[in-house]
Amino acid sequence: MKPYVYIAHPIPEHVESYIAEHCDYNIWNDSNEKIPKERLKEELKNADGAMLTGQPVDEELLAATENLKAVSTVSVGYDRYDIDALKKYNVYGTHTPYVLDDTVADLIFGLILSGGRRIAELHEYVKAGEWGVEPDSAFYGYDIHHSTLGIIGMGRIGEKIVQRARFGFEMDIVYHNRSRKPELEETFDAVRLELNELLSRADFVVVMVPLTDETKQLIGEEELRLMKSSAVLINGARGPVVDENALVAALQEKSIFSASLDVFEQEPLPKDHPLLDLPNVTLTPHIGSATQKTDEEMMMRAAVNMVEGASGQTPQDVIKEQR
Ligand SMILES: NC(=O)C1=CN([C@@H]2O[C@H](COP(=O)(O)OP(=O)(O)OC[C@H]3O[C@@H](n4cnc5c(N)ncnc54)[C@H](OP(=O)(O)O)[C@@H]3O)[C@@H](O)[C@H]2O)C=CC1
Ligand SMILES: O=CC(=O)O
Repeated sequence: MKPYVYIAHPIPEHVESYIAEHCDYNIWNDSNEKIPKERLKEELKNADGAMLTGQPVDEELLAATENLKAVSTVSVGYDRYDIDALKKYNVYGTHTPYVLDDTVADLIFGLILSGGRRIAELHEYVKAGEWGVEPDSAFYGYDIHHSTLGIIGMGRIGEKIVQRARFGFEMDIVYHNRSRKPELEETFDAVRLELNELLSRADFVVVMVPLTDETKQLIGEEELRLMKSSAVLINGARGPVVDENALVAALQEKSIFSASLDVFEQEPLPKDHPLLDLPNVTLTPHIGSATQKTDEEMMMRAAVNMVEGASGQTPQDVIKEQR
C-alpha cells in the first residue's frame, strides 16, 4: 500500500506527478486562502507525510495526527516548526537548504545596491515626473564598491552574498556568527566581530540569521544607534529579527541612511504601515528565493523530503536539530 500524504498548498504539475507515483494524496488547491487550522487537523489525521509551508507546526497540530512521520516546508527557514513538539511526536521536520542560496544572494545584492544608490527612491522620483533641474548632488548615494559589508549570519546564503561582495565589488567583509568560520575568513579575508563592533564598522549591514528565540529583535533601538549615519540595513532573514518600530524611528530621524527589506513583522505588510511613507526604503514582498527555476527546485526537493519521510526513510533534508 502507498503512504498517504497531504499537501496544504498548490504545487506544480511535475511535482504532483512525482508524488502520485509514490503516494496517495490530497491537495489544498486554493492559492488565495490558507487552509484553516481545523480543516488541516482533519486532513492530517491519517496522513503519513505533509507539505506545509508558512503554517505553524505545533503541539496542537501534531497531537491531532495518528501516523505522521514527516512534515516538509518549501523554504530553508523553519521558524514555524515547534521543534520540541516534532521531537515529542517523532515527526521529522524537513526544509530546503542549498538550492536557493544563489537566488537569495542575488536579491540581497539588489537590495544592497538599491539601498546605497537609492535606486527605488529615484525610480519613484523619475516616474512621478519630478526630474527637474536639480544639481546631481540631490541624487547622491553611497558607493558599494570598496566599502565594508557586515553579515550577521554568515551561513549558506551569507557565504554567497559575501562571494559577490568580495570578488565582484571588492568590499571588505566583517561578519558575526556564534562560531568562527576560519575557511571563509581565509577565502574572503573576512573578520569575525562581536555584533556591536560590526554594527559600528559596516557600511552595509545584512541580516541573514534564522529567526529563533535568540535572534528575535536582535536589531533594536540600541543596535540601530550604533550604526553609521551613512549605513544601510538590509533584512533578508525574517521580520521579527529587527524591531520594526525602532527601525522606522531611525529612518525618520535619518540616524541611518536607508533600509532595504524583503521581510516584515507582518506579511503582507499592512496598507497603513509607516514604512510605506518613507522615501529611504526599498521594500520587496518576501521574494528572496522566488524565481521560477528556484521555486520549482525547492518544491521538488520538499516533495522528495515528504515522500521519503512518509515511506519510513530518513529524509535527506531533516532539520539539524533532529539529525
Ligand atoms: N527573504 C527570503 O526569501 C529568504 C530568507 N531566508 C532566511 O535566511 C535564513 C538563513 O538561511 P541559511 O543561510 O540557509 O541558514 P544557515 O543556517 O546556513 O545560516 C545561518 C547563520 O546564522 C548564524 N546564526 C544562527 N543563530 C545566530 C545567533 N543567535 N547569532 C549570530 N549568528 C547566528 C549561524 O551561525 P552560528 O550557528 O555559528 O551562529 C549560521 O551560520 C533562513 O533561516 C531564513 O529565515 C532564507 C531564504 C530566503
Ligand atoms: O523565506 C524563505 C525561506 O526559504 O526561508
